[in-house]
Parts: sequence; C-alpha cells; structure tokens
Amino acid sequence: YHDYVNTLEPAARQLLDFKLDYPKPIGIMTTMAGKPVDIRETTTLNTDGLTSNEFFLDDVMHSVAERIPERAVHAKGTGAFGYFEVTHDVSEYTKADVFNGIGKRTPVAVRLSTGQGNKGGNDLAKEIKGFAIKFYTNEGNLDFLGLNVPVYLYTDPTMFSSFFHAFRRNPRTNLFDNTARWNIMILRPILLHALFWLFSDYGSPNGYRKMDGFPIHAYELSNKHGDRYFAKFNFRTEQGFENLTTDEVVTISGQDLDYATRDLYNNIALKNYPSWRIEMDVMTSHDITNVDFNPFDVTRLWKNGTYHTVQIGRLVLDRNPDNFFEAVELSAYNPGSLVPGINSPPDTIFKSRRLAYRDTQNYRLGINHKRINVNAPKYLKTYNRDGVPPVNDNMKDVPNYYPNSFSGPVPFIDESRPKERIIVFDSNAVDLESPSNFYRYILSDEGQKQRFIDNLVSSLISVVPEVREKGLKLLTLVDLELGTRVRAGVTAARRKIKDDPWMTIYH
Ligand code: HEM
Repeated sequence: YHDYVNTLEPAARQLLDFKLDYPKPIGIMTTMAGKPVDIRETTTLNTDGLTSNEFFLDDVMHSVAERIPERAVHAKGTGAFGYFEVTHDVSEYTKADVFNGIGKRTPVAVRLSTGQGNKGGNDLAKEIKGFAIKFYTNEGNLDFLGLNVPVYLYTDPTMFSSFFHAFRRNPRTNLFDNTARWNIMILRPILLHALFWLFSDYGSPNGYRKMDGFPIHAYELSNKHGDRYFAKFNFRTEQGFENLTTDEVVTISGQDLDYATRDLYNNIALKNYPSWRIEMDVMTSHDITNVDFNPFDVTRLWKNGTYHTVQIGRLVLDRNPDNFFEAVELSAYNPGSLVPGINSPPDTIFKSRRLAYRDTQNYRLGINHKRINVNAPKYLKTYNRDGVPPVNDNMKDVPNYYPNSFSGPVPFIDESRPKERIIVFDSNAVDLESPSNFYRYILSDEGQKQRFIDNLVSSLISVVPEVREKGLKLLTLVDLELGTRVRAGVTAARRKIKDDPWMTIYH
C-alpha cells in the first residue's frame, strides 16, 4: 500500500496527506451560525426539514452563491507563496527598502495565469501567460505584473476591450474566432510584434516554472540622493528556459488541461522549489532621453547597447496555498502598487492600468479588496472606512478625516523624491520594424521559423478570404520571405481541405 501511495504525485494524494496530518475528524460540524449539527439533520429525506433544517439551508443557499466573477482577462491561474532575497547591492539605482540589504528576505505571493481563456481553459493554449508578484515590503505592497513575453500588444489603451473581445469568444458562436483575430491584426498591425512571440515556440512555455517574466514598462527608479534611472525588470527562470512545440502542446493538452498548474503544485510539494533571478535593464535619465527610439513604447524592445543589466536578487516559491480560493482567486495584483524608490512608468498604458485594475477589482472583489488577507499590506493606516466587508478593525476609533488636530495618521516627507517628470509623446505611425526583427533575428533557427510559420498558417486557414488576403499581404510587408512561405502554406493547407470533406466542415 505504501509503495503504491508513494508513486502518486502530490496533487493526487492531497486528501490522503490531510488524513495523515489529522487521523481523526477535526471536530463536530456546525451550521454557519456555529450550532452543532445532529446527524439526523444531514438528510432531508422523509422529514419536514426542507425549510426548518438550518444545515440544509446553509448548504444549498451557500453553494448556489459561491461564485464570484472570474477575472476579465487572465481568468485561469494558479498561485504560490515564497520569498524574495536580495543578492546584489542596487542602492545606487533605487532606495526601495525591498531591494536593499544583501540577504534581506521579503515574503511574496505569486499568481501565474493564462491571458485569454476562461477559468477551466487550457494551461497550454497559445496565449500570453501572466506572472504577477506581490512583495509584502516594509513600505507597502509592491506588485509587479509581468508577461512571459518581453513586449506588450499596443500603446493605446483604448484598444484593451477591442483586442480582448476579438481574441476571446465570438458573441454569437461563443467560439474563438480566427477571422476576428486576423481582422483586428490587419487593422492594428501594432499587435503583430507581441503576437509573433505568441505564434512562435515562445507562446507555449513548458509550464510556468520554465518561463521568464517581464513587467515590460520602463519604471522610474530613484536613489536616496534623488538621482533618477529607468529600468525594465526581468524574472529569469532558474529551472532552464524551455518551450514546447505545437505538436507537444497538442499531445499534452489531450491528457491534461491543467498541465502548468499541476507541474507547479507538484514541484513545490516535493520541495523542488522553483526560483527566478530578478534583474533589471537600466538606462540613466540622460541616456533614456537620447536614444533614437521611444524607450517607453511597450510594444518594442530596447536596442542592444543602450542599457546595462543589473542583478538584484532571487525569487523562490516554497509554499502551496492551503486554500486556492482564499489565496489565489481573491488575490488582487495592481501595477499601481509601488514603493518609494520605484516610481510610476510614464507611458500611457501604465496610466490606464492604474485605473483598470482598481476598477475591475472593486467590481470583482469589492471596495475593500486590499483588506482581504492575501492583499493586505504589513502596515496600514488610512482614512478610508466602511463598505462591503472585510473591514477588519476599520481603524477602530482613530479620527476619520484628514487633516485633523487629534493624532490621526500624517504623511511623511520624501526629501529625495525626484521633482522632474518625463512626458512621453506617442506616435500612431505603423512601424513594422519590430515584427520584422523578430522574424529575422529572434527566431534563431530554421526549426523555430518553420514552426512559427506553421502556426500562422493554421490560424489563417479558417479566416474568411478578404481578411486572409490582407493578413497575407501584411506578413509580406513585414518580410517578403515570411509572407511567401505563409502564403504557400495556406494554399497547400486549403488544397488538402478541399480533398477532405471532414476537414471542410471542421474548418
Ligand atoms: C504591459 C502591459 C500589461 C501587462 C504586463 C499585464 C499583465 C497582467 C497580468 C499578469 C494579469 C493577471 C493578474 C493576476 O494574476 O491576478 C493581468 C490582469 C488584468 N489586466 Fe493586465 N496587463 C497589461 C496591460 C493591461 C491593460 C492595458 C489593461 C487595461 C487597460 C489591463 C487590464 C487587466 C485586467 C482588467 C486584469 C484582471 C485583473 C483582476 O481581475 O484582478 N492590462 N494583467
């Protein structure tokens, strides 16, 4: 028996492990009001208990109301706890307490997610993966929300809803719709760069442990003298960076839609703790205003030679949550949660994110979402009061208006906070340099290129002809060879479909 049990993965033996920890029932069960439940109340058969049985009423009334809205995007995810440890001195760049003092450890919560699918979707779907970290620092919570690819989709936040509508489900068919996807791509080619990363092997990391993470924006940093720098953070996996090919994705997904979730849980449970190096690419405030590209444009990479990379520390995940809903579903990561020394990136997307996350979390979790356990900072002294629970101690009898003369909390004076601000002017011009560089230089070998092309082809074969033709033309403008190869692939695939009646129906 023991040999058999020991062969089970930790995720499969969770219930048994609980029993090993608690060999006897953990106590007498109660109603929600705490009344001990008599065994006769656990059934309503042949009784008049339907409305007089509190246990039954609690049971039904609670379970039918146990859903909260899933996240608007990044709905499917998993999470873990761990710590961040400083390994290098970065005081020259930032005074942030969390990043200063070699050896200092800060507790963290992390949520890893898939971008477009619903809860219950496929971990390995070729979509953006999310990598959100909440550092519980001495100066408040610092949230970094990154993706597994180093660039974002667009620079104008008015595209948020249209992009995710086009890439999610068609309002009539409730199916993902490649015509809608290519339609928005041809009308807004700025999307191509980030989407190229996703169409390639980079779009299917081998689980969450083996992917990198990128918060993407250029954050303003400041040190204790008020000197400013700009930095893009990178989380580099220490498990060995690894992607899956589309064929591997198809095989694994046929057996397990929760592949990445399971992989993370099992490895943490087996004490094979996943870790990432946290580093930053830095430019001085002088350099950043003198490069020949817009370094605040979230859709493009910084050019080689314009920045240097600085190591900061290590992120280690060493604890699975005891309760998924409490620790992961109720978590609210907000890029606006920053700390002194790590200041707001000046780009428009970041500004819009300050609004969007707060608003969606008020809707999804309520106005007091930052008071929910997993979101609560170490230290909180605020004038905000009341509202839908949790309110925790609601600041007890502390004066509830500011300013006041009666010892309520007061602001501190941040002498070294930079006074200058950078203003970023964005351009609407269509620029295909980034996707073309991706195809030419980032896809480093022929195998990667061919798989990228195959993925483009399979997304294009079900697209209606007028949109497909424009998509192919756009790819040709990006790179003549790319456009030609994808066109040949689509033509061959369409010919095959014509000869195969089942394929006609399917596509
Ligand atoms: C650089 C650009 C962006 C990055 C790196 C990013 C990353 C992420 C990540 C990692 C999550 C999942 C958070 C979690 O695990 O709970 C997320 C969720 C979300 N994102 Fe973004 N995102 C970006 C841009 C945007 C923009 C432009 C908007 C809207 C204007 C937006 C709106 C949202 C919303 C509404 C959620 C759901 C949050 C929740 O319900 O808690 N994101 N994003």
